[in-house]
Amino acid sequence: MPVPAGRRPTDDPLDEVLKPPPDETPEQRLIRLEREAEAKRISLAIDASIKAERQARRKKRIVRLLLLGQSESGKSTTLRQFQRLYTPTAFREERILWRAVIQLNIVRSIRIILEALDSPLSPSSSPFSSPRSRARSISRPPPLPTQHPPLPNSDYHYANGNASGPYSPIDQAGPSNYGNGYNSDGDVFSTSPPRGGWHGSSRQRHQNFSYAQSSTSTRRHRRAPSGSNPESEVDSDTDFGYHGSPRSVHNSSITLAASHLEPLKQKLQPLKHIEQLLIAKLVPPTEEEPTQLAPPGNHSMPHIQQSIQHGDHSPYRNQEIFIRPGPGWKGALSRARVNYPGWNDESNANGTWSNGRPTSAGNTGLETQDEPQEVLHALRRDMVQLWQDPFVKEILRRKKIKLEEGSGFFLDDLERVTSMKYMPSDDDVLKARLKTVGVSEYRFEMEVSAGRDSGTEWRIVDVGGSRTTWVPFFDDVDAIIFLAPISAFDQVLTEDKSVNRLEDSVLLWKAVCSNKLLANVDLVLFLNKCDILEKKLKDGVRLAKYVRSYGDRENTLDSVSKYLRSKFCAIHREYSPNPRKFYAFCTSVTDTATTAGIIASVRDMVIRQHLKQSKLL
Ligand SMILES: Nc1nc2c(ncn2[C@@H]2O[C@H](COP(=O)(O)OP(=O)(O)OP(=O)(O)O)[C@@H](O)[C@H]2O)c(=O)[nH]1
Ligand SMILES: [Mg+2]
Repeated sequence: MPVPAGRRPTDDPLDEVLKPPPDETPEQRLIRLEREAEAKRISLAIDASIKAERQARRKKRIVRLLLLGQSESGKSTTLRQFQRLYTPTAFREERILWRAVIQLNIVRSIRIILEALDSPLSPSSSPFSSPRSRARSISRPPPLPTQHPPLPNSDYHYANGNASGPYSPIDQAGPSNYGNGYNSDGDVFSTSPPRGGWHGSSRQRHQNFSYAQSSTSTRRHRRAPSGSNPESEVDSDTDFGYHGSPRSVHNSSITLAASHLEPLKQKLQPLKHIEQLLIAKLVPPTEEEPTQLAPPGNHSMPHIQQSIQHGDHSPYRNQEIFIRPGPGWKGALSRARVNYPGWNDESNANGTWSNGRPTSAGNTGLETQDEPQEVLHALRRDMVQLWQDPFVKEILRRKKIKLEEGSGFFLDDLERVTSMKYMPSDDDVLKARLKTVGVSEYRFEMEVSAGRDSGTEWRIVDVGGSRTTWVPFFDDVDAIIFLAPISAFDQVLTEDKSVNRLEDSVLLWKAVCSNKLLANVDLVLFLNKCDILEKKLKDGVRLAKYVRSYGDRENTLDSVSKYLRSKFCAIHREYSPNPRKFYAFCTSVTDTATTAGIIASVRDMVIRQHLKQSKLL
């Protein structure tokens, strides 16, 4: 291109435009020079800020961690441990908010006892009932075929007492069945160790049975009992009186024996109101949920959000309060007190319900300081008396209700936790039970200096329940902590009582390991609830009774955890699309001392993995 006359080729084309006017006065020149200097200063400042931002971004590390595992496996508890360790100020500030959750946990425990007393010989009513007891409680199914498909080679079997050979739920399910969630037709699982065996595909179950219908449509891997009618089984291990004619005899004698508890039961009646009060406190009034249920006798209560949990017909036991993770419920809780008086406008005659939500008793229009705590405090001796009553213990034993092994158990600490000055300790917060639904991401920067990790932003995703269908959305996480509560080898899922908890964990683990989208994500396995496992084994519950391949190995924590670890490790090796490291820990995530060390190891591992990935990018 020709260069205009009088202009050198290297000249800036803007020079012509920006050059000062030929008739510029000295004043104008001064102003122009000042403007130019100011513009240059601003431009340099912008450049510096962009540079600093870039440097900060490069310097700042954001690590993402996903928590997976079946419901009640300990995901939220693990998250709370992270918070306790790395954002202790925030964790401590929130402790008071957990008091309401603990109050609700106490009330629920008492209610479970009262319900057990009201239906003393119904074995199916316990959320902690064993698979076997459940098997017998269901209505008579028609007989199913007793042939299993041939087993692939595996030595990991669930004992099922079936003469046709052990059944291996692990090897029945190939990775293709479990890529992104579950195949609802997966003919995969034996459920438990009832003698007579558990046979038939879930498809067959669908065709033949209506009694074990799951509340979760995607629930998979169920097996129905076959052969003889489970209800007619005689169980030498228990003295349940519910099969055969002795039922009525047992019932009447037990009812008689229970009569001494009647005054106590009456005294504890106010807890029903307290329960609803607490639910109203914990659930934001704006929360709308398709699963919400009105409590018995109060169908006008639209906002209480409860989930169908236990699959039996008890109106209360069917429900476990759940909360969306994140700050929502905490905000609702801290606002609750000021909100309550306004709700009194539409109180009913008793003054205990307003706008479909309960208010303080007495219709005073003023919320007491903490009414639930006051009532619990006043009733503490009665609750202790109920919990320690030998007859109650016996009923719970017969019904295999092990409250102390369940979630949110505080009955051994009643005197302390019902004190009017009670402030939940760290341990209490970790022990409290509040079910989460949905998926939520918690972000925090470590408050506490963690050496080179200071300044790292952590984003921990807590997936409520066992939903692996969400997993594809998290293929960019640095690591997954998978929690398998191995103490639950003799328990069933609360949401589907035909599924053994250990089997469920094994299948979830397999699904996660085999997921191609997660092929490059490091997996960390927490074999959790080892404290409960140890107690259970010491109490004489034998793993071999439920996991046949365990054979006659020692029934100790060390041996059992090593064995299960090796099985989970084998699945990881076999099903991972690419070879990757296997990290496994035996954990009791409610134990702060041991978990602190484990979490520090996980943190280092995750940071290493993060750096590795960053370099690859
Ligand atoms: N004793 C004991 N209790 C535990 C352990 N881990 C978790 N828990 C308790 O088990 C209950 C359930 O734990 P959560 O952390 O709420 O379980 P989750 O996996 O988040 O469950 P969902 O929210 O339903 O998905 C809580 O009451 C915990 O205190 C453990 O290692 N030992
Ligand atoms: Mg949770």
